[in-house]
Amino acid sequence: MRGVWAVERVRDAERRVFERTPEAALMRRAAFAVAVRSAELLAEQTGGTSGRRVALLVGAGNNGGDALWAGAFLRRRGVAVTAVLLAPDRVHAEGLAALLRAGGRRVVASGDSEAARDAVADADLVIDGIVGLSGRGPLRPDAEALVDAVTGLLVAVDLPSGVDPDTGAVAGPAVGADVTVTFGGRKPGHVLAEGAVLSGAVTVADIGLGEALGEPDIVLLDPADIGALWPVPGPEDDKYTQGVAGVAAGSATYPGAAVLAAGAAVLATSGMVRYAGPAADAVRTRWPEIVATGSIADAGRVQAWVVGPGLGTGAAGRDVLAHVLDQGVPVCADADAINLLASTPELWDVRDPETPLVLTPHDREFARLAGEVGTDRVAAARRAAERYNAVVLLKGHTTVVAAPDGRVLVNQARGAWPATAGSGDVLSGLIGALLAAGMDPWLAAGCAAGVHELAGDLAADGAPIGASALLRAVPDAVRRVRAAAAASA
Ligand SMILES: NC(=O)C1=CN([C@@H]2O[C@H](COP(=O)(O)OP(=O)(O)OC[C@H]3O[C@@H](n4cnc5c(N)ncnc54)[C@H](OP(=O)(O)O)[C@@H]3O)[C@@H](O)[C@H]2O)[C@@H](O)CC1
Ligand SMILES: Nc1ncnc2c1ncn2[C@@H]1O[C@H](COP(=O)(O)OP(=O)(O)O)[C@@H](O)[C@H]1O
Ligand SMILES: [K+]
Repeated sequence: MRGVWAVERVRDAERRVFERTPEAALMRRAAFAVAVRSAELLAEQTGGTSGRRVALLVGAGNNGGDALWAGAFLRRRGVAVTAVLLAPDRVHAEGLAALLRAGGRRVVASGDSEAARDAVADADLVIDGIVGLSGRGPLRPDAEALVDAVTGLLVAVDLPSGVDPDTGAVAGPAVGADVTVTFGGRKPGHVLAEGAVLSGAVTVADIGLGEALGEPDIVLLDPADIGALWPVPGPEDDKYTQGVAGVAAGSATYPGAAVLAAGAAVLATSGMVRYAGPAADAVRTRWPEIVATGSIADAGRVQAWVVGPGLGTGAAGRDVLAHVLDQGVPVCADADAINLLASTPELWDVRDPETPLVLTPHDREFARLAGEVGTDRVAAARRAAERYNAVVLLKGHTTVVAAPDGRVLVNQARGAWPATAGSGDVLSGLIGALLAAGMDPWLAAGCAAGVHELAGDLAADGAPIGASALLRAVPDAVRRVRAAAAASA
């Protein structure tokens, strides 16, 4: 698991570390890491470092100081470095002095805009030290014009400027980096919203914040983490001991949602899947291994229910949801189950608050249930998880999974091909199977999201897919995460 720390937490750690390490030493460590990564990139992409041109975009604070010191280190490797000062009266004085001592040049962005633009346009690599942790709002016009002129590689110091450090949101022009070098640990801006894309490849440099950071605010599950958690049957297992998943989904109008959700439950884990609802014939035809019945009352015992995809929001759907919530087993409520919980609050009374519930809304379903998502998706998911005492998986390019106890994980999609009708039904089936296997509901939702996204990526391979293709790629995705776990064991 990789950690992500909110900016305020990083600031706290920084203050504690400053008590024993001078601020300047910390900055030089940070800058050294930026220089090393930039030199590597230059060598990889241009075949060397000596004689290459680097431009530094230098703002008003310590982020600019990092860039200036990085420039001074790069000078020692024979790189031609020009600092473009966006706020010359507030520039980091020691950093600038170090760069000039090392033989770097400087131009003032507003004073000599042509030279500044040329320095940036001609650079093999540009280091973005415009703004870091104190950044608010988009790039300002002077910086935007310079960033537009970049033709070479772009390395962001700490965060791409213009990205909100705590939400990853972008409200206008922003830097799109090839590589971001950050310090101590990832920040939310690297893993959420547009920031996840604009950060490029993130390198985390150890500058000695270490233990002062404490527990992360958000975690990322790596494929190896997911593979290690994925249920595997043992020699003593039979079809019942691994947990039976129940699927209550679909309607005469939407039988496909039932076929997809139930199929995902079949492919996620070994064991057994039951289906109850009006799509029993369609489900049986596609998945003969499923024990299907038309009525929820006849469904038989399960260890977890998936309810909602294609269910409808009428009286029949409401009765099914009430039945499922009253069974005392974990439930994954998706789609119309969420719409019903939003429109019929009495349904909450049926639920035993001690029994795990996973809600899997997309943004519009979330808005019906808990108000608009807004730009801070983590805060929104956390708020809803606490309010409903449920795990909330907020879908999207970045999937956020919040537990009622405050734990949050995010899963970042590589591409957007999984944004296709029915792919959410597959996700709910995966979660249901993992819940039935007895997994912690927060991890079940997170592992399912990871495998779902990987299956989408494998299935798409650069071309559009439907949800059925994503579903067919689930076994391959499970194999890959298990292989990653075996490789890292
Ligand atoms: N944490 C750590 O352990 C370590 C941190 N270190 C480094 O320090 C960095 C944080 O430095 P910092 O606090 O000096 O502020 P920083 O981000 O440079 O901003 C400066 C000023 O920019 C302005 N500004 C705001 N938004 C803007 C925008 N959109 N476009 C343009 N300008 C904008 C705003 O001033 P304003 O103009 O609004 O008055 C703001 O005050 C951190 O990211 C890391 O690189 C390392 O050196 C060592 C270890
Ligand atoms: N832009 C995107 N990039 C990657 N994945 C996405 C994107 N948008 C949606 N998804 C994923 O696709 C699925 C869509 O779910 P949902 O909206 O419920 O669709 P449906 O109801 O048609 O099944 C979710 O798993 C979601 O995380
Ligand atoms: K930056």
